[in-house]
Amino acid sequence: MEDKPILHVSQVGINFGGLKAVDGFNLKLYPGELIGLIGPNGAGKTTVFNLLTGVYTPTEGEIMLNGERINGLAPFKVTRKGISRTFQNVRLFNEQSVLDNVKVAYHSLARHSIISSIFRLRNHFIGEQEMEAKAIDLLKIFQLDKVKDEKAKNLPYGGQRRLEIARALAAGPELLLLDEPAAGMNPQETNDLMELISFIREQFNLTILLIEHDMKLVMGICERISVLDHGLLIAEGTPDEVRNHPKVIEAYLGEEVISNHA
Ligand SMILES: Nc1ncnc2c1ncn2[C@@H]1O[C@H](COP(=O)(O)OP(=O)(O)OP(=O)(O)O)[C@@H](O)[C@H]1O
Repeated sequence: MEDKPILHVSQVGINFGGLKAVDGFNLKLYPGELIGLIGPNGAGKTTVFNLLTGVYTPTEGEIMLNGERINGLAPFKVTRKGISRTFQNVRLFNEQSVLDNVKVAYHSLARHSIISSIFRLRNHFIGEQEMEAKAIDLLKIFQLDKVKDEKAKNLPYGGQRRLEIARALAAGPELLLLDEPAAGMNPQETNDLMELISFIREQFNLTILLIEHDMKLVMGICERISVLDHGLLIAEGTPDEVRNHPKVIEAYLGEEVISNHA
């Protein structure tokens, strides 16, 4: 593990009216790590993703990406800085083809790149043909190249979830945030997804933060896990440490028992 974290979140919080949805949240992610973020419903997990990606601005604390403060940057700027995400409920352009769903991610980068190049920033314009070739290469990895001309809405659910990850990768992230990628998948699809996540981590040199309710998936592939409950970080550690943590057991009481799944 390298010494410098790619992401360093310190004491981050946000209020919605009277509700502290996230309070004093801390997280360090090191390059190449695959870390899980778990917690009961309403614990604040998606809110953390929204804070990290500029959807919400923290009311307190600091989010540092590669040593640079990114609190409250517009979401497209956060993407350009190297953070991509998927959503809890799949968000695709349903009427567009599978291929266009990925190409649109390259297009949005390219549009910013033109502006960037005028101001001599680092992004470069990617030509249309190059974009298409890159998109098809990505679709191959996700076994979606054969259905590239299908409308996204016609893909089976597992395919739509994979397409969302492919689109997130098109933005060329260093850090990928996956919000319940296995939601609604059957056990076979979930297993395939676990392998796919491990594969893309290696292939694309990614650091991955994963929200997931499927404990088998989380415990099976994550090196470390952070646990939120009512907006507070109640535990962090290896899957074994977290599974046996009294506060975690208490938080999950009445839900599925974590230890049964691992
Ligand atoms: N924009 C918002 N305005 C008001 N309250 C919000 C907003 N976004 C989230 N919340 C509240 O913040 C709390 C945390 O929600 P969040 O969606 O982050 O939980 P979660 O851990 O992702 O839950 P789940 O596992 O059910 O997806 C909830 O009480 C939710 O109602």
